[in-house]
Amino acid sequence: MFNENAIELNNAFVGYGDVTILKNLDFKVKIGEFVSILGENGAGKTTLFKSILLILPLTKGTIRVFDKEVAWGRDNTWLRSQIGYVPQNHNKGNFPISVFDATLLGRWGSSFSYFKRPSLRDKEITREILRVVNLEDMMHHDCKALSGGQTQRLNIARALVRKPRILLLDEPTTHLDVDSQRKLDATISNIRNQYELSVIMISHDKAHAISLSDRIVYLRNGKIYNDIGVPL
Ligand SMILES: Nc1ncnc2c1ncn2[C@@H]1O[C@H](COP(=O)(O)OP(=O)(O)OP(=O)(O)O)[C@@H](O)[C@H]1O
Repeated sequence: MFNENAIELNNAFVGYGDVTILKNLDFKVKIGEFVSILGENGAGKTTLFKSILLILPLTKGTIRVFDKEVAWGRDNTWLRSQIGYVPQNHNKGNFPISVFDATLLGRWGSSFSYFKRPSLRDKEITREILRVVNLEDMMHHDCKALSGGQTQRLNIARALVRKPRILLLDEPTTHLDVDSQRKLDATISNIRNQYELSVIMISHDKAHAISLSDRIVYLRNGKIYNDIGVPL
């Protein structure tokens, strides 16, 4: 069903200072595939995301994104156009901003910046994404007025508004009630299909991960294992 790789890490080592967290890690996600990563607290799941996003440089090994080998410092801008990221516990901030503007700001640095105003196209895409995540009716509301589930849909909208081909979700449904979780799951499945995204989701809930993903893997001792405990 899936042929080429969206993301491929080979022999990756990553750490903080002298402490190595990911060791000789191999991990592949095919184009269009939805993979969930499970693992204990502190196993290094977020660290793996930071490596894929080139926030943290590998100390050894390679990362390929759509078959292009990417390097920290050289490919960060290109990578931001390819990968949308919804971090864990993303807060709403304390300053007043509308749902529309907060989403539009997700495109900052790609098609507009300090010296270039947002175009009609930027605004059209923002509206389209807010429709897809079911926040169109709330686009003029202040972000602080959103519920937890709506805030997560806003965070997904901000990640999607650059039209990435890959989406990284770090525990998107944690702290949501059952009804909000169900709505968010529907949004995630819908955007995955509509935008033909490759998705990697970090989760602590195996049943939830299985219900959304094509495949689940485990991160343990710095390496990725498949669902029957065989290192990949
Ligand atoms: N900025 C940092 N500096 C030093 N050590 C860090 C830093 N960020 C994370 N660590 C350490 O790296 C290890 C992996 O952390 P990481 O956040 O990747 O784990 P995780 O699997 O995402 O955990 P959780 O499930 O709790 O979110 C932990 O031991 C953590 O303390």
